[in-house]
Amino acid sequence: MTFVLFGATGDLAKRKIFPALYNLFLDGKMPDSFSIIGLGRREWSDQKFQTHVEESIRSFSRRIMEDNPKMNQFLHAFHYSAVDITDQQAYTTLLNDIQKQENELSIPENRLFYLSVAPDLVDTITANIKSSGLGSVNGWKRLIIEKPFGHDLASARTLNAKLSESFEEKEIYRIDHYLGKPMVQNLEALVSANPALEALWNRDHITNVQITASETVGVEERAGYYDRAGAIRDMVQNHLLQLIMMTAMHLPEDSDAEKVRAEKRKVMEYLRPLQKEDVEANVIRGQYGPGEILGAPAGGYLEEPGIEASSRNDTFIAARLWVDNDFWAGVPFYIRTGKRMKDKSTRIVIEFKHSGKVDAAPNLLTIDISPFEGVSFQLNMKNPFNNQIEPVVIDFSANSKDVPEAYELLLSDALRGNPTFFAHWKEVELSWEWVQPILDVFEEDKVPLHVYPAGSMGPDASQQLLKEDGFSWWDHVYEQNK
Ligand SMILES: NC(=O)C1=CN([C@@H]2O[C@H](COP(=O)(O)OP(=O)(O)OC[C@H]3O[C@@H](n4cnc5c(N)ncnc54)[C@H](OP(=O)(O)O)[C@@H]3O)[C@@H](O)[C@H]2O)C=CC1
Ligand SMILES: O=C1O[C@H](COP(=O)(O)O)[C@@H](O)[C@H](O)[C@H]1O
Repeated sequence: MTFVLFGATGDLAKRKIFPALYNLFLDGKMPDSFSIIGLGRREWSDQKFQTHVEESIRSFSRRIMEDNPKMNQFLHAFHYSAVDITDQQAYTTLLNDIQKQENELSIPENRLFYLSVAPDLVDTITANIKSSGLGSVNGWKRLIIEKPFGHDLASARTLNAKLSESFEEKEIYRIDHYLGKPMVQNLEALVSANPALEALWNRDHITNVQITASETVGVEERAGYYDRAGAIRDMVQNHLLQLIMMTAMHLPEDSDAEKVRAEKRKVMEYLRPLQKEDVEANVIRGQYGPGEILGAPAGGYLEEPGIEASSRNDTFIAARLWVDNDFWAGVPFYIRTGKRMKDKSTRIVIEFKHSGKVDAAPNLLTIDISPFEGVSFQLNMKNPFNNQIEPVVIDFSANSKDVPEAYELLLSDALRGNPTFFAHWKEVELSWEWVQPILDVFEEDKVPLHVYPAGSMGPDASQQLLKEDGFSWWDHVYEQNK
């Protein structure tokens, strides 16, 4: 297999892709014979590239084997070509180089193209892959494409149409790294392998679902991108809607990749569309102001380098969604995400219905996705000392140190041709369809932009959203259990 990495000198390659490939190699999950061709404009030699890859592994890999022959064997598979990837001619040279290597090293003609480049280069690259013959193979070809997949519904459709001219849907692997997180991949098993949970996984027993992805970081060095994207495009359109799909789907027995993706699609098809006039009542947008994070002062969004002083961009979103199918009708799904919040945590909380027989706290199932991984369940027990019914928590926490990283799991799947945890075009399109009215309303600046202090859990309006339905975010439970 030849792995052609567009954007090999970039940040994502350094922090995620090389360490992931290295860990797959250590686990014997790379193909028997493989070659990795890195592309960028920088005038690097193979030697310089291999040194860069080694440095990236030493800085970012979750583990290092102090076994130099093994490291050298791995690095030996890396080659570099300095090219302008918008230059059609360069692809002919690239094809010759790849074919030569495939012949010399008896590498089967399977090619994986990983586009770790800015989105505006994607259609040019795929068209060049096709016209140069690089995509004409005896074995298989696959394309891994990074987010963002479009800037809105129309641009996502245009991009997909372009991709379809060079790759079939089954060859396109759209990365959403949340789908690579082990606990997200575990969600389906958690329900289907536990009949007790499976029996409760519906509107008769669940009163609401709360999904939070909070971050303490601000925009960091990505002002140019983030100020145009906002939390709605950066997190909601992809990661949070994927978490809703993964939580709400009900899988038939003997599920395969296509069935999983079909069930996810169904969830999106049942997601109640938002009309523009409903946005204000169901979506809270916020922007962080100055505050304090972990005891240190933190500036507001408008003071961040590269952000316009008048920016109305959203750094926080909370929303109420409804999946109007037989399983979930009447159960609100609340989502919430933001930068510069109190802590870094991605978590799903399932709140079960009260029996009403005794005065007790609701049962809560909590799925911690990152940075901690685990599942906990809140039950009620009688305290023998005072005879009061009190909540207790049964907690299973995974030892995350040895757990593979999202990119590792996803790359392994792509190498094996398993698209289960990659977003199908229909999921992406339906996600943009749901989000588009929100983008329109934000563009028209028709809803309030709530300023929240850095280091908080977002604007009060987000609490209010749940209060309207008689609920509240379950943050305090986790404070107590820390
Ligand atoms: N970084 C991250 O954490 C994440 C990134 N992504 C996505 O991944 C993609 C890559 O991001 P990132 O690595 O951060 O971006 P960088 O800006 O760090 O890297 C861009 C890469 O593209 C190459 N490149 C740009 N133009 C050309 C050209 N004309 N010819 C050849 N090579 C070119 C650059 O090479 P050179 O400089 O040598 O020309 C460089 O290797 C983006 O789509 C981003 O949205 C998604 C999630 C997280
Ligand atoms: O895709 C993105 O995700 C990260 C958050 O990912 P996580 O794995 O750390 O939860 C976010 O910071 C970034 O803005 C966004 O582009």
